[in-house]
Amino acid sequence: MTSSTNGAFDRKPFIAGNWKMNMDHVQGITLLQKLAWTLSDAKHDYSRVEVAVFPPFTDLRGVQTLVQGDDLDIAYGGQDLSQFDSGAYTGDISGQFLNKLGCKYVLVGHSERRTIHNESDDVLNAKVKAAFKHGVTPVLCVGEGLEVRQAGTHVNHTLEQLRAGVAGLTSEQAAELVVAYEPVWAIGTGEVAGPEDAQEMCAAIRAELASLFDADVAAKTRLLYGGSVKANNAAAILKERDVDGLLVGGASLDPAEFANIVRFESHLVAD
Ligand SMILES: O=C(CO)COP(=O)(O)O
Repeated sequence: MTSSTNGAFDRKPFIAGNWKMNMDHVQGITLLQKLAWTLSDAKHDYSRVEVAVFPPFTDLRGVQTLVQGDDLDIAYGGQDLSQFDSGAYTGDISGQFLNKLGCKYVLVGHSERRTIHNESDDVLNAKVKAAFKHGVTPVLCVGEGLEVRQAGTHVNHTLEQLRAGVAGLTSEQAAELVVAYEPVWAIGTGEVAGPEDAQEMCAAIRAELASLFDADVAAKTRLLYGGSVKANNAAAILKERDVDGLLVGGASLDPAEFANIVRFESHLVAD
């Protein structure tokens, strides 16, 4: 066992909550406090399963203060960053600002950014590089919409997004990167890709990383699944070999439900 595993998993499982545009900074503190209390009551072992939240930008300072003040072992990050360092980019947030706020991670290319904000693969590649430049680990989101899934070209489609997103990265960066597979048709719809769908794509992503970089890199990169994850389906998805964690939307707004997802190991049923 190495420090990057928990013994049962090839990579340390990573459970992340994407709050999206929910929770103002006061609500956000309450949510995080409740989550921390629930996990502490359940004696959650953070060395086995890493926990992170992605609040709105306006919550981050309060989250930082709480995490530092209460010495919480919960990581946090931004939901987006600019590809630029600073300057005349009204409304944008630099990776440097996120780093200064103690963000360990940042989401890049969430499907809601790709569709609502028309973020292109080139822009997202620049954002991935900007995150690394500023010492923040990007969580690159990829995944297909319903039409692509129905046409059966979902693997190619998603791997194209992956290749574009990781272009020009060093092997070290690729090993540190987190990739989240989020089929758009399963986000906020109650439709969950089955564990075998999540595994199919995560295995394809890992194989692609092995061919773009090498097998050692691919063995280190953590791959998450996201899309209508709840406490009652988390364990089954995480049993899949190439799925290392979950990116949770709606269910991360309920501290009890999210804590149960974090504690998925207690729901694992032996084969
Ligand atoms: O988009 C997601 C996480 O980033 C998934 O959202 P839901 O869990 O609400 O489907």
